[in-house]
Amino acid sequence: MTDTELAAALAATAGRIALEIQRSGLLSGKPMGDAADKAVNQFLVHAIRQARPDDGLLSEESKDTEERLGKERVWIIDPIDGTREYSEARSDWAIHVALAVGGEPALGAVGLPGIDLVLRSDRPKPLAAAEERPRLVVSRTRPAKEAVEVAERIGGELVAMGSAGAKAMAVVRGEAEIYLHTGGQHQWDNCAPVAVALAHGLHASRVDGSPLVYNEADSWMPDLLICRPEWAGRVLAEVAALSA
Ligand SMILES: Nc1ncnc2c1ncn2[C@@H]1O[C@H](COP(=O)(O)O)[C@@H](OP(=O)(O)O)[C@H]1O
Ligand SMILES: [Mg+2]
Repeated sequence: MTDTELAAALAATAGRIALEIQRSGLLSGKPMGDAADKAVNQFLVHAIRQARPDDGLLSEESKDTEERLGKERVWIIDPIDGTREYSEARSDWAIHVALAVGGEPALGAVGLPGIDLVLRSDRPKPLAAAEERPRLVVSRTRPAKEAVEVAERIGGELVAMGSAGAKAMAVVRGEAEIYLHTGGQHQWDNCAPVAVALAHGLHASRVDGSPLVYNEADSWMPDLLICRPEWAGRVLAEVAALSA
């Protein structure tokens, strides 16, 4: 099994576990989100440790250690991204399984169990035609101020959605053109989405245009831009103009 086949199989199985919990009717709200975060994390961590015992691991739901910092290959996972939306039984949540190699988002899979999809970096599909008026996906609960301002400056339309993975995959799937996030996230929120987005020919960078670097000691990732390549220059320039 290749690394990407493993990532996709993990995301698919993790998605079924999360859906089974969601559909059981035995839990709801925050307790359901907590239970699924932990159950899915246990599955992913044990499966990765068994399949790739020499690799490092960084998970939102496991205590971080320095072990991963000495590793070239590190799995970066978010068992449930968009836990709030999962807890509300919405479909905009995701499972993230990525492999960073030498700090680069080398490969990954993003599961969208709510719509029965797993997107992966080894099977890119051609991008759909972009809308002329750009659609910017932003957080449902905390839309980034810069994204709202850039949308106004470029005449774009805001589309509110939960989960970094669901938003990035909306761009991959042709439902939006731009995902701009400032105000911070963690590496697990975007490593797999970025690996899948890059494989589909999208632009992905920090908002100053520099590359996204993973497996840093601090899991914090201050900002990111994932978008259609034709929008990258304009959006980066608008963000720079905002802070000038
Ligand atoms: N300012 C911030 N600080 C920390 N995490 C943030 C953040 N903004 C977004 N995130 C994380 O990014 C993911 C997507 O957020 P959103 O849906 O608001 O766009 C969520 O992950 P989790 O659901 O895994 O916690 C959320 O916690
Ligand atoms: Mg997350």
